[in-house]
Amino acid sequence: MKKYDAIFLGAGQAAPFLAARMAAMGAKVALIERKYLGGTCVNAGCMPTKTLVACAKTAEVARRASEFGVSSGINVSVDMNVVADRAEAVTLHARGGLASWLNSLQTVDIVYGHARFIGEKTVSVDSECYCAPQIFINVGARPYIPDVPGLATVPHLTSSSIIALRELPRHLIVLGGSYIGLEFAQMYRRFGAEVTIIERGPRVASREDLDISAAIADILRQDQIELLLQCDVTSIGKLDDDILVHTNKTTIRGSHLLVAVGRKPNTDDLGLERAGIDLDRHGYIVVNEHLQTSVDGVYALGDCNGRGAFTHTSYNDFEIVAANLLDGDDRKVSDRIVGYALYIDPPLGRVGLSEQQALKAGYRLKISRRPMSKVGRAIEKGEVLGFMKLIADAETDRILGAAILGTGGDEAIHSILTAMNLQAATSELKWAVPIHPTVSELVPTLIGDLAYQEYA
Ligand SMILES: Cc1cc2nc3c(=O)[nH]c(=O)nc-3n(C[C@H](O)[C@H](O)[C@H](O)COP(=O)(O)OP(=O)(O)OC[C@H]3O[C@@H](n4cnc5c(N)ncnc54)[C@H](O)[C@@H]3O)c2cc1C
Ligand SMILES: NC(=O)c1ccc[n+]([C@@H]2O[C@H](COP(=O)([O-])OP(=O)(O)OC[C@H]3O[C@@H](n4cnc5c(N)ncnc54)[C@H](O)[C@@H]3O)[C@@H](O)[C@H]2O)c1
Repeated sequence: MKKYDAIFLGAGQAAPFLAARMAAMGAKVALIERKYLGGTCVNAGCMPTKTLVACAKTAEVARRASEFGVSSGINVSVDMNVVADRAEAVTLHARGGLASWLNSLQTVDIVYGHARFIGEKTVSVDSECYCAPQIFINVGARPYIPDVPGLATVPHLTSSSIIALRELPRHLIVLGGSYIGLEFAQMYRRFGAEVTIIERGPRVASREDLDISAAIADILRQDQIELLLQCDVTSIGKLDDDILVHTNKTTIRGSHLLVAVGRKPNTDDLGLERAGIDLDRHGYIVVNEHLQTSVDGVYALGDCNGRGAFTHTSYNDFEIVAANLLDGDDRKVSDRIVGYALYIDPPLGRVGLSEQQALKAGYRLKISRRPMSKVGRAIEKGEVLGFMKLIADAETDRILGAAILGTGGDEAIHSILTAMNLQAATSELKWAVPIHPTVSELVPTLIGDLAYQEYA
């Protein structure tokens, strides 16, 4: 039995940073990782996918070059080997940096292997046992594969395996029209594949407001991506080398299939029952406001606790636990204002409540909208799709949430995110003098345009 002050299960976006903080304070810690340091973000998520999105954007810019008076040759073609190499290089660079930093820390032992609880404060990896008074679970999530008849018998891609694809699909069928499905769908369309999205629900990006979902659908259709909504997959089969997806409406024939219908927490093979750690009905580890599990001294951080599904929420989980355990602070997960981006082009930047969520929470709303076709910067760049939307509490005039679906939306949303964190009143914000020409410069205009929203 190896004894430590703290053990970390999984080296995602929270554990390495907390392990390093504790080690810097003299603690002896074990960081157990079954695959790659850095977890999903570095190896199969944000970093490689945003590298691929950059390749796809470059192809699009090249195709549109003549609109800007630039001649770029005749036909745009994409070398998928170079594309995959780029994504791999970005991942290897980030993983290598993390590995050399962690290896340089004196009291951090990195253990490679699958960890399982064998007792309340004891885990095993292969034949070795490790115990500590404090255990931090940061095991993340993996692609969920639905139980569709025939799916197991055909070759299919997930968000992890598609990153390394070195061929251009003739026709990519994407199952699921949410964050993962939409980013890959547009990217592959721009690489040159024919793309069909099959979504079970009535709209794409269904967590967003109706107007945002509709505008996203328009953007995708503009790229000639076929959207099949309210489409239930009944079975999947093969015809020669092709894949056939049979639905309640039609049958789609494609060369490749990407399954992007959600993610599943990596909690089913952790021996949590042996430690008495509670799970909810979706398999997420139940945590309180301080990210403590049902067992004293055991914490769950990142995607596996169901309180966030982003790299920055996982990292913020580290910040919350570190502040409370090491700095004598009292930080709660419910205090954070969540922002995120959907990296289609143009991107969607989001923060706080959507209109639907704000209404459900009982607020009276003031809303303002502005199409990107009325944003100077967007016009100058020739990227006028999308719109901006601001939602405020009609009683207090404080901002409840915002969406910027448009060029630079992933960056411009931060001015609103910062204002919300400062709890600034809209009356103060409208006096800010923004830089021209930017997308952000329209934020004071949006504030000035806030108007009561009446609902029938
Ligand atoms: C395609 C894709 C694109 C994404 N894009 C974005 C984006 O642009 N922005 C964003 O914010 N988020 C994005 N995300 C989400 C983001 O990647 C995750 O929210 C984030 O990585 C979660 O981090 P985590 O710390 O919870 O766990 P993870 O990063 O998933 O790490 C968990 C680690 O635990 C290890 N592990 C699991 N079980 C065990 C075990 N029993 N023993 C030992 N080790 C174990 C795993 O191997 C893994 O390394 C994307 C996700 C995907 C799939
Ligand atoms: N830009 C980002 O920050 C980013 C990018 C990618 C992923 N992520 C994270 O990854 C998580 C998972 O994303 P996701 O897109 O896989 O899942 P999701 O849970 O957001 O959406 C799954 C979609 O698949 C549909 N669906 C489910 N079963 C289906 C079926 N049988 N046939 C057709 N459609 C079906 C659902 O209706 C839904 O629209 C997100 O919650 C997000 O936090 C973030």
